[in-house]
Amino acid sequence: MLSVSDAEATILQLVQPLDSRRHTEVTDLLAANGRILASPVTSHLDFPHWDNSAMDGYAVRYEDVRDCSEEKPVVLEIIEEIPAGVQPKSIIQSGKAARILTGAVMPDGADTVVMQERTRREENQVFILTTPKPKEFVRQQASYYKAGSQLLPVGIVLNAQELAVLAAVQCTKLNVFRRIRVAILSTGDELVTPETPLQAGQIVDSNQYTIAALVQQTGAQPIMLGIVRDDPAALEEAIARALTQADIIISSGGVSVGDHDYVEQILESLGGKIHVRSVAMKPGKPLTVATFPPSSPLSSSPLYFGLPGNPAAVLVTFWRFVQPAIKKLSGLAEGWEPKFIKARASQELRSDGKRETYVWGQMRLRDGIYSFYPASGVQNSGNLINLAQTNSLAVLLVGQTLVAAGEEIQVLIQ
Ligand SMILES: Nc1nc2c(c(=O)[nH]1)N[C@H]1C(S)=C(S)[C@@H](COP(=O)(O)OP(=O)(O)OC[C@H]3O[C@@H](n4cnc5c(N)ncnc54)[C@H](O)[C@@H]3O)O[C@H]1N2
Ligand code: MOO
Ligand SMILES: [Mg+2]
Repeated sequence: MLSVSDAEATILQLVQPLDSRRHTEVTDLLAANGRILASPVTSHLDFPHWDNSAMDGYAVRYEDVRDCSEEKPVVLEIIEEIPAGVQPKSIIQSGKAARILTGAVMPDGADTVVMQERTRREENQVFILTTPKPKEFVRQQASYYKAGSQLLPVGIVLNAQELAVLAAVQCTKLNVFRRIRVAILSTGDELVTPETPLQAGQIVDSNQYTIAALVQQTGAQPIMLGIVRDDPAALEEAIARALTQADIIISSGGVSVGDHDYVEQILESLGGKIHVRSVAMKPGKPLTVATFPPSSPLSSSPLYFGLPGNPAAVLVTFWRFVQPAIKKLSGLAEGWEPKFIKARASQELRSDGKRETYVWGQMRLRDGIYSFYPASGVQNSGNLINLAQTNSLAVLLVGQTLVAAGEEIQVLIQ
């Protein structure tokens, strides 16, 4: 039985990120939202493109207005009005000024903007009432970004902030990593689909939906293969097919020690190499992880996660191991590791201390302090009811049997 940290290290070492030269596709700007950039972006544009005014006021020569006040205003002749979007026509000589609006291009000869609240206008004259700072309220060309330097690196997620930059530099076609394909299958004779009336002894295959949603939330593409009976031949056929159509295959159920737990033996009969057979964690102990030789020279070798059937075990093992693996595989340059933050236990937490124990519940922020509230009801890995509205997992380490209320704990967040 591997420790959680050894299992995590083993799994993440198995993951080879997508190749930014081969596994990419081109998308439009908005379609790129949430995708991972596969080529670095630079621009031939300076930002700002030219010196422009940060205020509604007057463009002047600093030399003219370096010593003025309400009592001793400097009077300048207004020779041009420059709204935003217009190319200035005049050159500001000494004793002259231009009326300028926010965002408008600075006229040649001017180097400073006096905001209008610090002036008085009389027809075509402007009275400057306070001495400005040199170059005040001028947004200098290239002061934000110099044309040709790197703008966005490979391996970042493109969110609204990045799309703003990409739109501004007129980068309308983006090279992004293709989405990871994740095949999902559930094993068990007791399983039926949500639409099927339940007979005695049957339950709904809820894991299929949990995993598909988690895969989508992780930015990958779920391929839902449905339910496979507890029949070795059927399972072998389903897994063999899944191996040819996905980067990652996730099954749930059939990985423990029961008479109908066939997953492990089938993975081996299909040429899989088992790297993880069980982990000293609760829930999630029978987690099974295997790799397979590439199904063709072009495809990378698929990674197989055999999650335990218990619904809470599915959530915990996905959050703890599968999500970081998908993120690393997807081309993210960094930030694919699981995120733990310190929090206070809102009430006491207990464990038998034998396995690293994950308590599901809610992380809440109160007065700047994170507190963890365990889900009410039974913390049994077969209980999916109280998984609803959870957003985090508190961790009790091996040997840690009690966490007192108020004590600091590590909490895994999404
Ligand atoms: N004698 C022992 N029994 C068990 C052990 C053990 O070490 N010794 N391990 C226990 C632990 S820990 C876990 S976790 C479970 C996991 O076993 P499996 O991966 O083989 O899961 P199944 O037996 O197929 O199902 C377990 C449980 O979950 C329900 N299930 C299965 N698939 C789904 C699904 N798609 N959606 C919803 N619920 C599902 C299934 O009905 C069972 O109730 O083994 C323990 N046993
Ligand atoms: O590993 Mo399990 O503790 O029942 O999910
Ligand atoms: Mg079983």
